[in-house]
Amino acid sequence: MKIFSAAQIREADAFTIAHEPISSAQLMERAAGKCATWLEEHYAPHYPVYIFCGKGNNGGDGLVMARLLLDHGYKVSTGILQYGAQASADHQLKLEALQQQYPASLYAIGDVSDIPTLPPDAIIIDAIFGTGMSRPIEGWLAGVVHHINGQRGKHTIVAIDMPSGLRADESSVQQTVIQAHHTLSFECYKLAFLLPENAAYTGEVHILPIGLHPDYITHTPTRYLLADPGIIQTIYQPRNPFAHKGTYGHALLIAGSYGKMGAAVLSARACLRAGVGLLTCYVPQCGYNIMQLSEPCAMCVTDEDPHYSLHFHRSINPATYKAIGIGPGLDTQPGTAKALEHLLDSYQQPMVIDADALNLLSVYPYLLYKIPAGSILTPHPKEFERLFGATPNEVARLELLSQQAIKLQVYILLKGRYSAIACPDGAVYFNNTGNPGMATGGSGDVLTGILTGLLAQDYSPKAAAILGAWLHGFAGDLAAAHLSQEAMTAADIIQWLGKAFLEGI
Ligand SMILES: NC(=O)C1=CN([C@@H]2O[C@H](COP(=O)(O)OP(=O)(O)OC[C@H]3O[C@@H](n4cnc5c(N)ncnc54)[C@H](O)[C@@H]3O)[C@@H](O)[C@H]2O)[C@H](O)CC1
Ligand SMILES: [K+]
Repeated sequence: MKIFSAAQIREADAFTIAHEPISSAQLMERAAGKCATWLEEHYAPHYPVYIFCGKGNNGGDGLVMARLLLDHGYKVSTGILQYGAQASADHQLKLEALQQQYPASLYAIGDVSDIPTLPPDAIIIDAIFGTGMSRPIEGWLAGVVHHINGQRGKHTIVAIDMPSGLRADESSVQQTVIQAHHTLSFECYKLAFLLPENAAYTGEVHILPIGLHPDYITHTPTRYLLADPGIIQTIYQPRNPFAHKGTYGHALLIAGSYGKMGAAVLSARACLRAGVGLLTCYVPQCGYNIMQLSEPCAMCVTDEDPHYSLHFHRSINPATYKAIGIGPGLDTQPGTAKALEHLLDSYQQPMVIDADALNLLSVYPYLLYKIPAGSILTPHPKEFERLFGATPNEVARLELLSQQAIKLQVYILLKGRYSAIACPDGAVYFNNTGNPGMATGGSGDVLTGILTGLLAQDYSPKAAAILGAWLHGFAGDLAAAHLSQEAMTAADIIQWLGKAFLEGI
């Protein structure tokens, strides 16, 4: 699914009006109708509805919702914010329709004091500003937003298209923004919805299709995309009936150290369950028995050192391996850094770099320039900051993420609620599978194993990164559905990987 900017959404709107064809007033009727239906499906008519309308088309949506809900027996009170701007043509049209049919529903808001006290169970609809927000909300309008936010504990707040005050494509940090419980948005995700810093504003996001013209959607390129099931299905390669274990590659995982062998075991198991043909694990001597006993499907090579992997560059032949994953539980010994440098000098194929291997890169940043093109780096936000520096907000962080992926010609998978996969060509894919139950030790090690396993099977790095992140999250969702977000562990993500392949693709 493409993620359009606010400007592109306006273009899509205009294109649909010209080519469907449909009038803008009818398109508004359709969009607001979807919101009214959503509301009716979730709240019975005894809930009183308080709609707050701006003077643009977002306010127009609110006016149409008011009329439709009144038609269906809801009690609706519709306040129009009188902030001086001229009402848009469609707003004016919808205002006249409401005035004619339900004049008693309407009242004007010129200040916070005009807002009535809301009865218990009231539902607040925020139709003040949508994608047309052109400047920060200030003055008494900001007072209205603060007043509505002050009702959050007592009443449900539903934002139409965007929580008012939120910018679709820019950071809204320290701005005045509605804090909705639900956001009903049209046709596609906006970039702002995918940034953790906006979670308190959007609440749960529901995307309602409103039939924007498919030609516009298909032919308009976007930098940001959401990895939806359609994309996943085109990436997935069914297995060849004549396959043997050589067909699906030989992977090498360099992971684990004294006290952190669990990370290596989790990675290895995930790599195997992702479908790799053969797996060798490189571990320090203390890890030999642990690995052999925990995962009999994997082969095991040990370092000379009892506790750390310091010499992997010497004893492995990189040509043997179709894919290498390095980092989980590795520790950050200087000797490991040296071995990593030698490995980067001798191994030319894309590899997966995670955890302590990333921490070593942040201590020795010149190593970043030795990473084979097409490699996949999987930092969490703290690792990302250590590698590339802090940013004032998450929009700036996304920009930095993309710049670094282009500069280093690698894929950078920034982990989070919506993991962002920045590609060397400038595209950024978001992943929306997964849940807070996965915020637990070992989840990242599982992802590294999956990605390494997919790379070994000849998935391109881009395909491996997108499919791997999606499978990891989907398996996590299945685990949470059966075990709860609290009780699930990283090992359960691996247990549910099989079902994720069967049910998700
Ligand atoms: N294609 C679609 O997705 C559809 C979207 N619809 C809805 O239309 C809005 C966008 O409407 P637009 O008129 O362009 O903008 P807004 O209503 O968001 O705001 C314009 C309004 O607000 C004033 N203004 C902007 N910022 C401020 C501010 N900070 N302070 C004061 N005033 C401000 C501006 O001057 C205008 O008066 C979209 O979000 C959807 O909800 C359609 O319904 C159809 C399909
Ligand atoms: K809104």
